[in-house]
Amino acid sequence: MKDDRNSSPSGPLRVAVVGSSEVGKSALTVRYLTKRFIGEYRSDTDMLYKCVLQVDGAPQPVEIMDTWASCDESSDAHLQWAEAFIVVYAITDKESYRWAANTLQELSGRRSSASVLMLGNKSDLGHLREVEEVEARTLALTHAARFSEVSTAESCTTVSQVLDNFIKEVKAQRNGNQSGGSPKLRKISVTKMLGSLIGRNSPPPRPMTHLIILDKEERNKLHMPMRRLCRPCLRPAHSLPCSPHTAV
Ligand SMILES: Nc1nc2c(ncn2[C@@H]2O[C@H](COP(=O)(O)OP(=O)(O)OP(=O)(O)O)[C@@H](O)[C@H]2O)c(=O)[nH]1
Repeated sequence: MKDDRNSSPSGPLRVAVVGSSEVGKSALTVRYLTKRFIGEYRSDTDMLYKCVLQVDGAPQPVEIMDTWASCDESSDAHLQWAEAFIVVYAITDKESYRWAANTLQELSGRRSSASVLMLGNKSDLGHLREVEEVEARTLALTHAARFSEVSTAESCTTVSQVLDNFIKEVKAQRNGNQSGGSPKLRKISVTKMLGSLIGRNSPPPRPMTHLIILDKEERNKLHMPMRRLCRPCLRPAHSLPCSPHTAV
């Protein structure tokens, strides 16, 4: 049954990005929020991104948690925290598809009214494909989940469109309005520009309102440790020598 404690119309939409290791969860999340593709993104804990989106003509706070795949399935904390889930697998990795299938099953049983989007990532690697699109699409349909294949590496536009539409649907579902047909989502309010901190040859960054890496309160709720990040490159400060960047 759905936990409605985070579903207040005025509260942030909480979206968890889940999936097994190396499927591209971090790359996808950062691509969506900044338009950048970060090829090597080491992570060993969850990260929470807070931003404000323009949804149906109104600013909507959204929290996206890029989860860390540390075990064979999504944790209870993730399942309870979010009201919507993006379940990612890599089309080149059958094991990751099984992980995603198990998670869909779990969500159907325990969070049956949550919005779910199943994403087959790395579609640019078609020659290494291990998961057929029709099989995954059928599975998603069985669980009343949305489905898309994407290449986070190669198509920023597709990633943006698919996630924008999903978040729009999540909001509509929260408001009990499934009709859709509203104006396209747009990010608003630039108070932090990640791009200028990442690289001078990169394209302009996508605006974000806040980037917060699991504040203490959220961490406590999830019973997970805090970790330090290097603000410019968004990598764990303890795993890479980020000097002269400043760890936050
Ligand atoms: N070819 C290709 N590689 C991708 C794509 N998306 C991500 N990758 C690569 O896949 C690897 C894993 O990406 P991550 O974003 O770190 O994956 P993750 O799911 O967050 O991994 P964990 O932190 O272990 O849970 C990296 O080497 C990325 O460059 C894609 O669309 N195409």
